[in-house]
Amino acid sequence: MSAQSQYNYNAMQMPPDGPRVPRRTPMACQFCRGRKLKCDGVRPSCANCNRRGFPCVYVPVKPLARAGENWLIGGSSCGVRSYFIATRNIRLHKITGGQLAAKNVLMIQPMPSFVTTFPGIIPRLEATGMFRSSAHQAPNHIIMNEKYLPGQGIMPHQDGPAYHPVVATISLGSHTAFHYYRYKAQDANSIDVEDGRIIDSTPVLSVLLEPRSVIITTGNFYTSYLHGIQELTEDTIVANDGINQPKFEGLDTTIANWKMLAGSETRSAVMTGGTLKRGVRYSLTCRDVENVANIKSFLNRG
Ligand SMILES: O=C(O)CCC(=O)C(=O)O
Ligand SMILES: [Fe+2]
Repeated sequence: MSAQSQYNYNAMQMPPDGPRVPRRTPMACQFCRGRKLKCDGVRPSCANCNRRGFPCVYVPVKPLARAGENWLIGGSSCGVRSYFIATRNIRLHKITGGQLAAKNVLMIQPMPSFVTTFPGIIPRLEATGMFRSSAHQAPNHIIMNEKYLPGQGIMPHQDGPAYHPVVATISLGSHTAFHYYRYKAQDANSIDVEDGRIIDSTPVLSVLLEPRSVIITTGNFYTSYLHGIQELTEDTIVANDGINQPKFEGLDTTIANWKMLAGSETRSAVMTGGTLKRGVRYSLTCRDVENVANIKSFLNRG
């Protein structure tokens, strides 16, 4: 089996704004579209990709609109920023769903309205179908990473067993370069040690995350691999030259989603090369915690 065929990777952009319209025919994945195959639309992997061991990628039509992004990070009285000011938190903050207690039980708390109402983060994620197999069919826990300044990143890590192995990461404010890594035997290229294990510094998969997009990580990519963001102020892209597909400078991994990019700047960078300066980025990490309790029933258990 090739290395690629072991991966179960899904990336997609946000479904369009507005009310959900029931779909009569399932959306076809990228592979089936390319080969003009009949796609059964099953998430996280359709039968055609599953049989071939290919990563199955669905790309719903439109990214989150700018109005939704502004509502979330633009300092409105109801948005994420006001929540941060209220809670005086600077960088990493669990914005909703409550705290994880012993044995990975989530002490559930109501979600703030900016994730349940406009711009509809929760309904949008439900509509992707990626949470269908999770306990609550939707995320019940969201972490806001507020915020990444240019030059900041996050070390390769795994999200761990507390959550159902599906995580949706929404990018707001700026693009970034997101990489998946694997553990390997120790040698000169090792970049880190975690629990005695060595992380290979060459990513197995690299993705250019655009603002207002979501990437959904599942399967082996959740359970076996690590993900991280390098500490860079800009990302230089070596263009697609008709033979080699676009790559981040210094890395030998194709930008896996280069054909799916929506923004003119990012598309031009992958086609002709260029440098994308990172701005201030916020991210929402949305997951489903299987075991939940509310504080009242927890105390009554006594
Ligand atoms: O900010 C991101 O895109 C990644 C955040 C992340 O990996 C996490 O919160 O576990
Ligand atoms: Fe993570």
